[in-house]
Amino acid sequence: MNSRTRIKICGLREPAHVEAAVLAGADALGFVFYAKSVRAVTLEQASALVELLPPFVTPVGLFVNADPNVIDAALRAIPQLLLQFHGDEAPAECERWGRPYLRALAVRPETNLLDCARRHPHAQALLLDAPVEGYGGGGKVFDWSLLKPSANSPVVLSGGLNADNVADGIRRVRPWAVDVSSGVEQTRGVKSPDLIRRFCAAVRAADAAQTTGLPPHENL
Ligand SMILES: O=C(O)c1ccccc1N[C@@H]1O[C@H](COP(=O)(O)O)[C@@H](O)[C@H]1O
Repeated sequence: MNSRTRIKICGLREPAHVEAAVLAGADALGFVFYAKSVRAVTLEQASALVELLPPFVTPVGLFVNADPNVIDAALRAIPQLLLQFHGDEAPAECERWGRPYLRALAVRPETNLLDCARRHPHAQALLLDAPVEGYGGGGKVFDWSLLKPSANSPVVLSGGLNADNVADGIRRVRPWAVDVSSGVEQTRGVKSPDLIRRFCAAVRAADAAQTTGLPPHENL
């Protein structure tokens, strides 16, 4: 059993929101290096935000079919960056950095997770998202029943999560971590400290419920 589901909050752009996520107990914070996203940050912005992180909080750089020079520059500026590939990158493009990475994939009925895991032997985890236009960040939930629950599988559950549905996702999928962007925003692209706190509290309550055997809502 996974006693503590790790939390990644993605798409941060403001120091106040970084602070709120850290105080709420986030394990990883995502910075979007994808110019077409409403959550995009420059390398300078991301570097300044990463400087606010305390030890043991991991900065994650999200890339979508990025030019290798962009990734190279990000790694030079923020060497501790965990890479997240959220586009059509082939396994070799993910592996070439010799760095830990998350491989995002859109879950469809025909998706074969074992096959994806085999093609990404060095991925720290597969990050499971909903099929959406624009690669991700669409706030859409995919059909969780397509997955088999497994306490040991290092998957990151993502796609349309929020404080109201994350406990159900944890109970049904048993992911290593959960990842949220739209679900902790007051308006598209603008994070809400209150929603960040509520999301993290809901994850902790779901974990407690799994430990005690009580349904998640009993612990809220
Ligand atoms: O956040 C974005 O704008 C984004 C753009 C392109 C690819 C991925 C993106 N975000 C990631 O998408 C998933 C799901 O997000 P949501 O919670 O459904 O909004 C998550 O990993 C984001 O980091």
